Amino acid sequence: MPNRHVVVRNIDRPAADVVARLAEAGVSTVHEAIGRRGFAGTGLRPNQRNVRMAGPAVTVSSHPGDNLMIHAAVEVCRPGDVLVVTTTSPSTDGMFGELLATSLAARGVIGLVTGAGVRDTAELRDMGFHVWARSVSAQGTVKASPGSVNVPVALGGVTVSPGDVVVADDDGVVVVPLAEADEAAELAEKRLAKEAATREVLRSGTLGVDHYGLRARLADLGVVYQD
Ligand SMILES: O=C([O-])CC(=O)C(=O)O
Ligand SMILES: [Mg+2]
Repeated sequence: MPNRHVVVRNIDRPAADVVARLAEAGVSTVHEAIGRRGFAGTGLRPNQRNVRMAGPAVTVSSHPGDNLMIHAAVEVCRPGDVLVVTTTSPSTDGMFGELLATSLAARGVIGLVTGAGVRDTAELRDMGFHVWARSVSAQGTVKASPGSVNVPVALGGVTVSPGDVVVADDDGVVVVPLAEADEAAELAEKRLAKEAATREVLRSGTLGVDHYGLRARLADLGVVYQD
């Protein structure tokens, strides 16, 4: 029988400056810049406010209710990585908490994104370990079933491959394929510059309907003004 479970030790990662530029841009800007793709849905909520992080994904595919493979993943993480944990079927169990975060932080991992649940949320906040999770649950889990580390996984309808750039902030989580990271950073910066110019126009009192040329569209759509 073929071995269906694997821990891949070495993965390609994006350049640090590209990651920093994507972090600077933030989730919504990056999502727009790559053609409104990569957003992992409204279900992934941050455990803290006003935090923005970006880093290469180390991916985990776990059996639901089982954190064995998270422990196995710690060893292959490098400083600056983001751990992405998924389960092979839906689970809200608290498979990650402050002990695992302590272990990851010792290796320089900057945060966790999980399609399952976390616990010890106050301690995670206190220690400054950044978490985006589908649920918060005290429900404990076991360390019993095999899974994989650094294989492509599905997170909120988005495929995350090892080394893809995960950007996360108050708006949620967006995933940029590794091969697109450089271009995405460039496009995101262009978008930031464009938005800065638009902000000045709007601040001066010019209306969006004029700035974006929307009066003709409103008329085309049959929208009439009345007093
Ligand atoms: O130990 C566990 O199963 C999860 C947890 O609470 C921790 O990592 O602190
Ligand atoms: Mg705990």
